Amino acid sequence: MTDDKAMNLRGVHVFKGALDGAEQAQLVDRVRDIARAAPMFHPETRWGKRMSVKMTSAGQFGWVSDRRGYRYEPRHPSGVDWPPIPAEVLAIWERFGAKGMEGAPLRAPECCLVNYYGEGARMGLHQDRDEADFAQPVVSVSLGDAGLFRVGNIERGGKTESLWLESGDLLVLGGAARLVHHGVDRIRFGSSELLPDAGRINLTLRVVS
Ligand SMILES: O=C(O)CCC(=O)C(=O)O
Ligand SMILES: [Fe+2]
Repeated sequence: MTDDKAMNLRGVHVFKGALDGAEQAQLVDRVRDIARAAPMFHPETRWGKRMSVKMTSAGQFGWVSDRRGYRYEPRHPSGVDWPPIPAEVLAIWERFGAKGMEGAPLRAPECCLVNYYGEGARMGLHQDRDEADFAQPVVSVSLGDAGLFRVGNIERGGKTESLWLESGDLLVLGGAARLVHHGVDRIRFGSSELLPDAGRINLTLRVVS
């Protein structure tokens, strides 16, 4: 892990190439372990529309969405516990989480949300605001195909800026940028050879309670 290439996009800390190929491959194995214990699913929105991204989680809480709306839940929709957050993922939090803190001590992450973007999947502009403690950062890991990440403002609307996130890039939403709007417009399907069936995996680590 390296923070050699630190950049800042509207307060969002971006670490290009933070994970080398071996670290990325190891994380993909850990994601497979998570998906074996807690299978990926296409969440539905409150309005009955299926999200294009597939998801699962590790940790004490997982993020779910269905007709009742979106929220953190202590169990997978099937009723099984979410598997623990892998040690390799916790190490990333320990190393990079503090970059998004302004003084307060870094707590342990309680959720590792796993998003899988297949061909054509995207994620609309949103804020990560279902967590109780906004002093704690969100740390995001990109694996596989490149994704066009858009960053807006704390308030809705206004100008945005975009950046291609590639496999091994890390991002920290913290401090003044913790509640910035962000989303993924599209992925360059097949641009990476990390995943045998292509697509993009994104991990986000969050303190929930
Ligand atoms: O896939 C990404 O890079 C961002 C994911 C995201 O914003 C989220 O899961 O809340
Ligand atoms: Fe988000």
